[in-house]
Amino acid sequence: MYAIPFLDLPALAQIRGTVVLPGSKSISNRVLLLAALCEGTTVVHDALDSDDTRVMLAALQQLGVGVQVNGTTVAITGCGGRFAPSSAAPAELFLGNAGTAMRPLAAVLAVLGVPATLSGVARMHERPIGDLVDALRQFGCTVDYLGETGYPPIRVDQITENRQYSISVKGNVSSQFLTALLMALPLAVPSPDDQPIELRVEGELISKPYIEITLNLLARFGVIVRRDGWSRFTIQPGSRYRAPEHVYVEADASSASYFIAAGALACEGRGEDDCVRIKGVGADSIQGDIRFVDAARAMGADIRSGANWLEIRRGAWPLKAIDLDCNHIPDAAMTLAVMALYAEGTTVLRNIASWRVKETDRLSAMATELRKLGATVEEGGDFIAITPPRELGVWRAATIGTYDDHRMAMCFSLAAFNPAGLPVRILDPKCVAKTFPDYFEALLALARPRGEVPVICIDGPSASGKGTLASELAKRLGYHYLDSGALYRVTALAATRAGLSLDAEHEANIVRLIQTLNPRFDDGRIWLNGEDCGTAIRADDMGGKASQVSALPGVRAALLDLQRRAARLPGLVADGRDMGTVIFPQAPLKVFLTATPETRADRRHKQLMANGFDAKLSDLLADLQARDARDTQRSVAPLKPAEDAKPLDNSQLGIEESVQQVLSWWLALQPFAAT
Ligand SMILES: Nc1ncnc2c1ncn2[C@@H]1O[C@H](COP(=O)(O)OP(=O)(O)O)[C@@H](O)[C@H]1O
Ligand SMILES: Nc1ccn([C@@H]2O[C@H](COP(=O)(O)OP(=O)(O)O)[C@@H](O)[C@H]2O)c(=O)n1
Repeated sequence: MYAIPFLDLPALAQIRGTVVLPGSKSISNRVLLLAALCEGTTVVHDALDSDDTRVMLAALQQLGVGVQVNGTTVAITGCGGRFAPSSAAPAELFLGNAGTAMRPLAAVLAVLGVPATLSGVARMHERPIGDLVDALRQFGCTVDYLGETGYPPIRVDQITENRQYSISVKGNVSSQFLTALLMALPLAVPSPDDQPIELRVEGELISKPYIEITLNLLARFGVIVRRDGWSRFTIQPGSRYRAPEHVYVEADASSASYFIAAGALACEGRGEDDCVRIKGVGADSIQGDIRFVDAARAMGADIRSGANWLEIRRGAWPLKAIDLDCNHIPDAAMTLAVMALYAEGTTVLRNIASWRVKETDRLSAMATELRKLGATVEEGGDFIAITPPRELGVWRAATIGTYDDHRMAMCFSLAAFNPAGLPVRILDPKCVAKTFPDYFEALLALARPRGEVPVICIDGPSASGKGTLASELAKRLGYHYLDSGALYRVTALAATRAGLSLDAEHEANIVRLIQTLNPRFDDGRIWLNGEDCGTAIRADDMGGKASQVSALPGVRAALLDLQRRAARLPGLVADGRDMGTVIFPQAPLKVFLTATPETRADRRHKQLMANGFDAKLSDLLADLQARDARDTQRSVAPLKPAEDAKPLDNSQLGIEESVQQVLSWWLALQPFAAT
């Protein structure tokens, strides 16, 4: 996950490969709650691990439900409808911005009469819940508003006897209200002698496919609800949730929409593998958003499907504009809005008023951000009409606001395929954690850049602070980090262990040895054939040895490819001696970092002592000067600034000041308008 203020996506050209999507949010949260309402244990497989499922699990634990998480497998030991919070005081449940937790939990607790308060983030307190509360009150539930009437936070309390068995609920704001009632009311009629409960839907029911998911899952847990059209539902007496032991969560069909769209935009080529393959969701899905496939086909996508897989290629190009009632796919319809940027003509998406009460006002957010890219957008009460930028020159490199809305962030990543070859800046990319924490990683693993992957080079002498600066820059920009010195250190370590002296006589043997090495870098650790060798390569004699092997031309050639392959999306920060001169001569920013030898020796001394190595300052200074001399005088790739490198002497600068300096140079090179 990119927990950084913004992520710059370079212009993308192509996409192909296989993606395994995380579990569906709607199914995960419904299943977790239903399992909690059963007697006994249900093992939920392939559950989504995201912000919204975490708040659900935390709430269930607070209510005394057994929860055991092991990756994407969650074992829930239910309470059979008798929650047992750990304290006698009303449970205080914080539900973030998860509508799929707030609405059903409110209904279940109210119907069971469990005293509790339910709150969330500020946006959750702007999302309506009044229609659900009105329906619950008809059933004798006690629900009070703690803030504004009609919105969370709310308090539920013991149920009264004053209940009706025919309840009406409005269907035109959010289908989650009906879902919540359908999940909660069976708890009130466990005996065959109870009365049936009739639920009447007033007005047109929106997002019907989500109700189908609910009914489908209720049946999986042993409760059959009678449905008469979409306006009347009957909860039968004798309803009891029964643990199905194992439940498999389908991959998220809404998340699939971004990869379907990407395939339709940028998966060319006719080879069998020239496609985007999605595993875990397909034609047999119970999720309404699978109907996005039809809409994408109508726009021109070439899609094949099986029971639980999809394969997408570019079909018609440019895409075809559509005019579509999107009531049945409210979430995935957002993806169509961004596909519209690549269509000929104006695309109109209708019947999407529910966008206004989601994570943000999605209608207005979508219009605002599409316009930043150069599109012409008309925004109505319940529709949006999008006309793409009329020519290449109208496209803009935009800074996209994401409104703490995962779908805004995921949708607008698709703008990186723009024909103008412009990068896209996504603000607050971590908002995707709501449903797909590794979304950008998954997309970037399959996508190819239109040009070169952006690279920042930091070269300079030993202990000038290259590694510190480069790794910090990488962290702030969400880029990969290449510590090229570590490769020479690993080579020196392996050659020394193999008993090879580090000179020209043994060059061929060292080169052969390199072919067998398989160094792996992850999370700041360095693995060599399964051994964590991070400490061994930092021993104080290893710098000098690395410097010796690095002077051998064969060694440098053998390590070239490995270094170039480190340039992966979304970008790379590389530190070393010849990053700017030899390895990445095309890099848009090269920094030559220096500090006085005394400053550097002093820094290295402190660093070694802090890491438990014993070292004498005067020896270090001498070693460092010897290394400077060897590194600058060797015949291949000597240490010297690239012609276009920016010099930075950080003798008098702290780490943060150095980072800020280079960041400001980098940001000044980007084309983003200050929007
Ligand atoms: N600008 C700076 N000011 C003070 N100390 C620094 C600065 N940059 C790096 N250091 C410290 O100097 C030491 C050497 O830095 P390092 O990044 O390992 O250098 P290099 O990769 O150039 O050999 C580290 O302990 C680091 O914390
Ligand atoms: N791109 C690079 C990186 C390191 N090296 C060599 O490898 C040695 C160790 O590199 P390093 O970056 O880990 O060294 P320090 O600067 O941290 O001391 C350097 O002294 C260089 O001789 C190189 O030749 N080319």
